[in-house]
Amino acid sequence: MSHVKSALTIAGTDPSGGAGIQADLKTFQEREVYGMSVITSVVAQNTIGVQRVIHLPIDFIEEQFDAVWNDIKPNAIKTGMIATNEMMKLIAHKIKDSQIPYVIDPVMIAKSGDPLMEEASRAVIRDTLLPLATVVTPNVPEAEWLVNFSIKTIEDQKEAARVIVHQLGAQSVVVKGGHMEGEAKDVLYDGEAFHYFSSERIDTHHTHGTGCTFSACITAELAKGRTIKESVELSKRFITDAIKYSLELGKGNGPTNHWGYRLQGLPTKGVRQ
Ligand SMILES: Nc1ncnc2c1ncn2[C@@H]1O[C@H](COP(=O)(O)OP(=O)(O)O)[C@@H](O)[C@H]1O
Ligand SMILES: Cc1ncc(COP(=O)(O)O)c(N)n1
Repeated sequence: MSHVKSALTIAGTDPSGGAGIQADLKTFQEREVYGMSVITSVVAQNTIGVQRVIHLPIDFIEEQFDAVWNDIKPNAIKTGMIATNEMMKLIAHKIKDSQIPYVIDPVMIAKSGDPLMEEASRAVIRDTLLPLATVVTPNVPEAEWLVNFSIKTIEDQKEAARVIVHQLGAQSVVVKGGHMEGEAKDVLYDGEAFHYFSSERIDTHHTHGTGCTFSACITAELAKGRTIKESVELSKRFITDAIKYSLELGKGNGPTNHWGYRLQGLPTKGVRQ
């Protein structure tokens, strides 16, 4: 048995490198987990917005999945952008008996406002994939859609978390606080207890791919055998440093810095050359 831990991301691409598959693989690498990927959609996008999306044929998504699965079985899986019903149903079918941790980042709309999932597919992700999730990581707009009420306070984040676990069937959920006001407070609920992970709100527009990076980090830590709580705690630190030391690149919502946590303690100036 190999001691090397591996993780698989099933998602769309970001050729500008900050979100999607590219962000996931960079994060896996930083967390010393062997990264693998199955591409669902090829996206022409950058820090400014999404220019065009091409969905790969469903049988080819399946072939990519089988190529990985029949050779290197991952220790954990995550899904990001899954745009269509067909893709969701395929993935549900492929992973339902896998017995490994599964993290869902229910990507619906990019930071730029461009849709990354067909609106009609939202019910399908809720009904077919969520019940399989070890952890699901909605941002506030995604959580609002899943639970069908608006989220304005920490109590609302908690109520949404309860609904997502007890009514929608996820094992645990992190209702992220990036879209709230004030501190960035994420709420983890595992069906028994609430845990809160907070950071100061960093005043920056460099938030392209934060959700992808955060959920990829959780996946990597679960692959290494950490508990859900440990994985989320560590990932919150990872994403905070990635945002804090974000890179001076791009003309829009710039990328975060996947090696930011290594710079902890260094002055920010040192990385802004
Ligand atoms: N400005 C910010 N300052 C500090 N942390 C942030 C900020 N924006 C987002 N985060 C954190 O980044 C992660 C992703 O958050 P969020 O923006 O809610 O998700 P998404 O990228 O899916 O929209 C969460 O851990 C959140 O708390
Ligand atoms: C392929 C892909 N997946 C996910 C996101 C969301 O990232 P964000 O909302 O942080 O821009 C994205 N822009 N592209």
